[in-house]
Amino acid sequence: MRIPFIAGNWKMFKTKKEAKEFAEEFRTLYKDTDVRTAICAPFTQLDTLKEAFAGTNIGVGAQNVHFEDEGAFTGEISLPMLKEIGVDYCVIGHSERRQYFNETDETVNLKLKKLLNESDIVPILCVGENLEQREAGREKEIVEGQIRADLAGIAADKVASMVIAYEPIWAIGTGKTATPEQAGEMCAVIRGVIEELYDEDTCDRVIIQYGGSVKPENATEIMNMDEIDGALVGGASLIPQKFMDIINF
Ligand SMILES: O=C[C@H](O)COP(=O)(O)O
Repeated sequence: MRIPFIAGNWKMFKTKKEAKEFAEEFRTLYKDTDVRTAICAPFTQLDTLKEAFAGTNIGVGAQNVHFEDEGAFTGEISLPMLKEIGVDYCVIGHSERRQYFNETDETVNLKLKKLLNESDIVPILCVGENLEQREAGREKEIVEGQIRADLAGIAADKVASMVIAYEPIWAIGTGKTATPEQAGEMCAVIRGVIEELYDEDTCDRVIIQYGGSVKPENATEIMNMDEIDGALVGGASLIPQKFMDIINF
């Protein structure tokens, strides 16, 4: 039985002061639920959120990690640095990193291996097609290819502990949500590839989220799809009440 998991991805939003204000308000709204939840924040806000959410079930996630422990990698953050803060999750391979920062399936694969082999930090692996690929009817081929390449050489028990987020690029921050059927169909495709690459047990255990313009108004119909276990929420996770309404879908 998979527990629903709703995570916020703040991207490059919120200063420390704004993160504290969010956390104070969110803590007053948050009631323990059967839904797992987390906020993936900019690096400089991770310790603030860890402190603010101490004693609650609200997880804290980073949005990237380097695959080396240390070195001359200006601007990067390593796994030991994240472990020191005690983060619970880490987004890997978000389409914005693939698009603007040259993230490739190869580096995504190295980062996943780093997290899974050397920490308890749960990766949230993002995959998804762009508009051109969707219009050409290539979405399944693109997403299947990403899953195969990103998970290459990763063992079944590790995959079973991960989260995969299907995020069609054309639905991110555009207000254009994939229909629940489109989202459910692609999450089923991902589960199918996992079953083919691994086994039924791994496929039953892996959590698959949908991300792309999720908001309180559409959360219920998205979460009601059988193959969708949760959501990765960008814009709507910046506002405590909206994020809480999504968690209470
Ligand atoms: O990681 C989150 C996604 O990119 C979705 O962002 P959005 O909810 O603002 O469309």
